[in-house]
Amino acid sequence: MRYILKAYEMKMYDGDTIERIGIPSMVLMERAALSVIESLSERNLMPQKVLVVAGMGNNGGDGLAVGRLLAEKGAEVAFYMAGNPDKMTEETRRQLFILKNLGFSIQSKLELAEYDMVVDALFGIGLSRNVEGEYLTLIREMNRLGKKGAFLLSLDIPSGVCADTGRILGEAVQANLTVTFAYAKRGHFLYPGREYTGKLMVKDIGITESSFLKGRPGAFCYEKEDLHRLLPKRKPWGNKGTFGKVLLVAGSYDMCGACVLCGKSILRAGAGMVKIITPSCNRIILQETFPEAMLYTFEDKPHMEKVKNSLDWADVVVAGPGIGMGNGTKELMEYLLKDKRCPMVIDADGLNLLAAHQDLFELAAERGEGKLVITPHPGELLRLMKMDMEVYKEDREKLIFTLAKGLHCVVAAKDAVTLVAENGREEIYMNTSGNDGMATAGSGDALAGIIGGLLAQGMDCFFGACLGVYLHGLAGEEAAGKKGRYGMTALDLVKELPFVMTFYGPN
Ligand SMILES: NC(=O)C1=CN([C@@H]2O[C@H](COP(=O)(O)OP(=O)(O)OC[C@H]3O[C@@H](n4cnc5c(N)ncnc54)[C@H](O)[C@@H]3O)[C@@H](O)[C@H]2O)[C@@H](O)CC1
Ligand SMILES: [K+]
Repeated sequence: MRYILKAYEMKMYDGDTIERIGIPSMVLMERAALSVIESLSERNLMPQKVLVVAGMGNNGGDGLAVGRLLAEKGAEVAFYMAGNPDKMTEETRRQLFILKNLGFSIQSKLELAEYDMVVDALFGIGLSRNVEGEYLTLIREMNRLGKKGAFLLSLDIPSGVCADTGRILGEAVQANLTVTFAYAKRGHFLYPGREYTGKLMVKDIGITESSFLKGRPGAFCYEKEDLHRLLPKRKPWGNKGTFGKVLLVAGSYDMCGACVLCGKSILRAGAGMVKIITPSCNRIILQETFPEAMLYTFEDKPHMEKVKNSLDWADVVVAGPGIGMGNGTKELMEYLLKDKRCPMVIDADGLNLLAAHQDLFELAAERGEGKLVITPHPGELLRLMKMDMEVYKEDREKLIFTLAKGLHCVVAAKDAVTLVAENGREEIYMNTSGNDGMATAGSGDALAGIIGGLLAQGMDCFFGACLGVYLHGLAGEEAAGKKGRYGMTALDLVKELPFVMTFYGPN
């Protein structure tokens, strides 16, 4: 698990390390610069001819120190500084003083020579508004040098990327490598900033969790090493009931695939049994393609007595994929929601029904804490919130927390970076696994199934949803590795899930 910080959090922990713990800021800066040299040597990157473009803030100070250390290693280093020297920070002024004492000079005009590396130290996490004027020209110039073959190394964050949102404030450096200090920042992972970050390396510089006294970071992500401890432990003595029984309400007359993809994901995530409630037209195909599943199929509308029996049997309910909006689905959802005994995952048309019927929305909200996970994509999220895309773009996170509060639930909000929030919990999970190959039909059905399968094995709603999202992304990465991002399908992803869980997991 690692934290993903906003700029103010990083500044708070930075400040605490300097003021309360007592590590001087120049020590942190030197460690930051040394960590950059270490990162370069880890990647066998030792440039000969380097240009450092530094701003007046501490990011610029980092850049001057990195340039000095590269020169120590034999590189020919040119320095250029932009901005008003009156605004130079104390640490950067000190770095400049050191450089001058060592006989380096700062170019008064940017020399357009050939460089094999450009160190982007114009702005770090202190960028607070759109870049204009000379800054804009410099960012363009760095990108031009990059296109001509120079390696673009950004310190902390590519200049122009907003550290909190990943937005591009005017224009940004298109880095090959970003070395960031202490903790990753949100802008490294959120699009479009993620595309500008290139390869990300996070380096320790002496700022630790002991500086979290005034508040913990608001976001975290998982890493592969975490899977050992995160995956539900298998019980050697267990039987199929031990690993959980999932009732899947999915599919309709024109939609059978949702039953297959979601149902298979439930079992591949480790649940013991799955039973599917679906119209009888899906019966034969399910028996042929998914013999592991038990079925309750109905002709016109389901008999609630049969639904009740299935509900009594289940440990978890997954409802919604491909059910459509008509033909008794509202009554079915109402019946399922009223039975508050076990946790429920609602996806797809299940969410559209909640959005279309206020009474269903209220019933869902009445289930109470720890009893509901919803997995909306942006369209479903906005329908549930009765908002438009502009609001989503403006503050997606706020929207997700508002929805989690309104439904007293866990929201796994799907997008290129899926976020998971829970009512009453301040921190948000920010997913870092996956790729654009997963933007394919049925991928969402697979996610709902994976989460359902994890809940069936006893995981709690929030952590089950976070883990499900992470595993779904990892399985997507494996599928893309084998089939490529163009042609991989949701079923390819589902097939990779057991490998991901076994390879990185505890067994
Ligand atoms: N001791 C420390 O405080 C450490 C800081 N570190 C570095 O310090 C950086 C943060 O330093 P700062 O807070 O000085 O911030 P930056 O170095 O990111 O620069 C911010 C400066 O740019 C100005 N500015 C913001 N947006 C602008 C715009 N669009 N156009 C023109 N000027 C603009 C601000 O007013 C401020 O003067 C980190 O990213 C990291 O690289 C590291 O050295 C680690 C230790
Ligand atoms: K930078």
